[in-house]
Amino acid sequence: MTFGSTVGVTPPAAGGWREGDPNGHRRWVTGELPGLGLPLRVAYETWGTLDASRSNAVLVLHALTGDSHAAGVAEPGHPTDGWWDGLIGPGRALDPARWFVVAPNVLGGCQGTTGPLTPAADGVPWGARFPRISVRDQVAAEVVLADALGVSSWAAVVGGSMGGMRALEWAVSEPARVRSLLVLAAPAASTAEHIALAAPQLHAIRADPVPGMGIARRIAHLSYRTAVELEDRFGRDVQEDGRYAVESYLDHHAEKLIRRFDPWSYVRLTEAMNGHDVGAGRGGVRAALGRVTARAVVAGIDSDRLYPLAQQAEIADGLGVPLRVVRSAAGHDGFLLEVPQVAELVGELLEVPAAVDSGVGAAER
Ligand SMILES: CC(=O)SCCNC(=O)CCNC(=O)[C@H](O)C(C)(C)COP(=O)(O)OP(=O)(O)OC[C@H]1O[C@@H](n2cnc3c(N)ncnc32)[C@H](O)[C@@H]1OP(=O)(O)O
Ligand SMILES: N[C@@H](CCO)C(=O)O
Repeated sequence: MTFGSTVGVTPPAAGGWREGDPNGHRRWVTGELPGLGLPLRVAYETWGTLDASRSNAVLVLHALTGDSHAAGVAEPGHPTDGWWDGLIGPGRALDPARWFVVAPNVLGGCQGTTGPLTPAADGVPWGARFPRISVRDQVAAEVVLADALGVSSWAAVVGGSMGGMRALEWAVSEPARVRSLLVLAAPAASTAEHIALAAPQLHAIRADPVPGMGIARRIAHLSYRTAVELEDRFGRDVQEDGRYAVESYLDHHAEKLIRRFDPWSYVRLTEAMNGHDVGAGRGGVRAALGRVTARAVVAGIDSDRLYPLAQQAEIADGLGVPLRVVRSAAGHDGFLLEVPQVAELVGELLEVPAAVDSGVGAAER
């Protein structure tokens, strides 16, 4: 296992590597993932310090197009440009003075972790040749990271959307390493509708990767918001250029994603989400949830049309905890937007003093 830092790391030739990480927090580890068939590198960022008992580590897992930059640094002169800035920082639910917060880029992603942008032996990025991966492989890659950091168990694993899938998979496949769990706006298994929604997105990218990813984003973004919100914000307004305002809004999100994301990464991550089923090979969802020993908070967003509340209710029920509801007009994206409510859930999750960890780290495992 080797540790690295951004120094000496060659950014991928194309795609969304965030150049010049302003906080200097980005690091990576390398290791082996049996079955992947290529070397593993996991890029991650951290906030805070691992304490002497190694008991204060919190794993934060991003969604489909997120990355390791969960937060900037809430100090004068530093940007707050992360996707969960309101959650991580001084005085926040995940205060670096107390918690060692770790946010990796997912396996198959395009922000520094092994994925389709990684050069293959011929020097050309793997692209469409990159192997298919599963949510379980992604968690296995994050286990490699945990081992390298010497974190034998997480005080909490938290994630929304695709990050919630991985958080749940962590708690099912590595119960002894997850002391508390927040699953937010995610299902126990992808449904026929999820797979159906993904199908035109995948077709669009395979037909013409870059514009196709723009089309995929437009389709997906609709599922991230709500009809009521779109009506309120855009109605039937037409812009000077003749486009409906709502069309222009989707165009904007498509263009932004094209600037920062890799199409084949989008494909492999979407396929991984399609394959997500914590119950597969484990006697079904209910039996799989029975393996979880973590204290759990399970929450959904009341207006989420992608992963409706009933899907989190199934998880909550299987874990024997009440379903928590985040109120939002924004739909699925509420897990990114309703930060005060999410912070409350995280605070609730961590209110119990963290148990002292055995301190068994990478060397002993
Ligand atoms: C876990 C992760 O996913 S991390 C990565 C963060 N996620 C993303 O970036 C995903 C893409 N974005 C989103 O999902 C959402 O925009 C969120 C959740 C990040 C933010 O949601 P909101 O604050 O409600 O932003 P909203 O969806 O309204 O988009 C605002 C943008 O649309 C633009 N916009 C609004 N109306 C229009 C219009 N009619 N025509 C063109 N552009 C428009 C705004 O100018 C703004 O642009 P900017 O983002 O470049 O500044
Ligand atoms: N806006 C989120 C939605 C998917 O959960 C993303 O882009 O990852």
